[in-house]
Amino acid sequence: MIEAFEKQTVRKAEAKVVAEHPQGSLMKKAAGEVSDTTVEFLLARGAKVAETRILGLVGGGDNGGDCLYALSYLAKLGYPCLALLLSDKPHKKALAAAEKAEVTIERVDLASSARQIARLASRRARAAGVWIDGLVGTGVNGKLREPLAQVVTELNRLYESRNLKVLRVAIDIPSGIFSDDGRLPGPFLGADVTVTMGGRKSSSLLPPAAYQFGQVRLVDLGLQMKEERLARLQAADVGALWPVPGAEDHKYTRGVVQVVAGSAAFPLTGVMCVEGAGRAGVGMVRYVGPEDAAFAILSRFPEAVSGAGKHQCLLVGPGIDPKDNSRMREAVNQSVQAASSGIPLVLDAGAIDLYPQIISQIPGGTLSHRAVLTPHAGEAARLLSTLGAGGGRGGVTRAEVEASPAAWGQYLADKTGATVLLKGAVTLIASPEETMLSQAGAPFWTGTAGSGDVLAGITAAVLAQHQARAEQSGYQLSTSQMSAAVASAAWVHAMAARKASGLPLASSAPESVSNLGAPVVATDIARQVPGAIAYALQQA
Ligand SMILES: NC(=O)C1=CN([C@@H]2O[C@H](COP(=O)(O)OP(=O)(O)OC[C@H]3O[C@@H](n4cnc5c(N)ncnc54)[C@H](O)[C@@H]3O)[C@@H](O)[C@H]2O)[C@@H](O)CC1
Repeated sequence: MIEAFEKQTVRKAEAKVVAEHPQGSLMKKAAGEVSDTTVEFLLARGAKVAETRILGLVGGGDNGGDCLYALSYLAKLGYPCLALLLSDKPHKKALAAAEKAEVTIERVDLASSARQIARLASRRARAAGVWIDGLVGTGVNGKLREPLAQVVTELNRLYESRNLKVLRVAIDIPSGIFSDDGRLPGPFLGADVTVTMGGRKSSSLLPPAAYQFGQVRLVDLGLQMKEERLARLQAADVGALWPVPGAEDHKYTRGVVQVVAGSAAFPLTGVMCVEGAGRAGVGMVRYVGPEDAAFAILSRFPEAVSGAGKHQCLLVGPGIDPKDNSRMREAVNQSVQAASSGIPLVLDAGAIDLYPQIISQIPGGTLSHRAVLTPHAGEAARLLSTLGAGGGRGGVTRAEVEASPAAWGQYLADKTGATVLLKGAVTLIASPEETMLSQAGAPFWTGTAGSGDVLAGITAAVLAQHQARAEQSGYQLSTSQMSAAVASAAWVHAMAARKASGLPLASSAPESVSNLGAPVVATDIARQVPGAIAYALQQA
């Protein structure tokens, strides 16, 4: 499991360890890892040592010190290195080490305008094959001030307009990312790889900031940190969690999913829900819907059983025709029944809009953590607005959710009492009083019609299997069991999409996102679900 921490938590733990070590030794270790990572990435790109100019962007704190030491190591390896000092107080010892290693040092005239400084930085950056960002690390205090704000804006412009092949290495945290909740309110410098010190920073797991870190390399400084509030499951975690049938299990003891989804107008959604659930290890999938939809669905997935019956998880919502009043009533009634009886309930797509009707009929008027809401940003914005979030501004927009999904996801969980799976290239799982989980790794191709329905099916399937065990052993699924199970479904979905896209699986989840691989359709993803589960089980 990857754990992530707020900057202040890491700084506190770091200060303790720094005090116990010889002065400068941790900084040199950190810089060594920056240097090694840079070389590794350059070798992978086939870059030649003498021809690869390295530019270090050096700020006035220890982050800049890391950068100067890293440049000194790289210079000793033969790389032509330039340190651009963007502070009049660079780390003294690190600067001396860089000078000794014959790093070219350029002191920026800080009396000139931010624009001139940014232009100078841009000229130096254009001539370099690597940018090492040591402007600001965890000591950042609010939005980047000038001239750094204009420097990073200019470098981003250069990077985007020239489609440069430059390698961008960030030290600890990409400069300009200052909030812990994944928001990006000011200018920042994106990275291809971030070498992070002592502990993952929470913004590296939370979108949209997470997309700016590139790959993340963690330098172990032996820090002791307990209070993590954010984590990401990896293959071994999912494998350890995924329910596996025993010798005496049969289709009823393994868990049954009941699906209320799809319609004659949208048969694909029903098929994808049923197929996602059916391929994720559940004992049986029941389909409840109009005859023509049932016919379409069963002809694609004949293993499903038509008609309602006992089940351990109810999945409601995708592809229900909102004009079909009796079907909408059925969706509400079934949801109310499931929520009242305490079995897991997955409310997806159209069912999310039915939230007010559903809770108005539930004793206590609130969902429990055993109900799962699975909105994308647009659906989340609608539900948040219904719940009165956004105050007098007339609700919450999709763009606002996308700018701050962690905060809004948590708000939804706290307000509804449910476990919330907020979908995106990084999917967040929030629940009341639990560690937030952030799952990633699916290729960008994954956002395709029916893909979310497959995820809803997998989610319902894993919950039905856990619920079946809980019923047999006489316990109730806890908040943490629910959020871990939902996160494991998100992992399986992402990895099935990777397999469908022709991308390799890795025991440690690939960082955030990738736009490589081949296009996929939802059916391809559903077909790869068993392989993704098998992979997780092998890693456990
Ligand atoms: N102390 C140590 O031995 C270690 C420190 N480490 C490094 O030290 C970093 C933390 O160092 P510091 O505490 O010196 O802080 P930073 O180097 O992150 O930042 C401090 C500098 O940034 C400037 N600054 C802060 N907010 C700004 C803003 N909004 N706009 C523009 N400039 C701003 C400050 O004026 C100061 O010059 C970590 O991120 C990590 O890279 C690591 O090397 C691990 C070991």
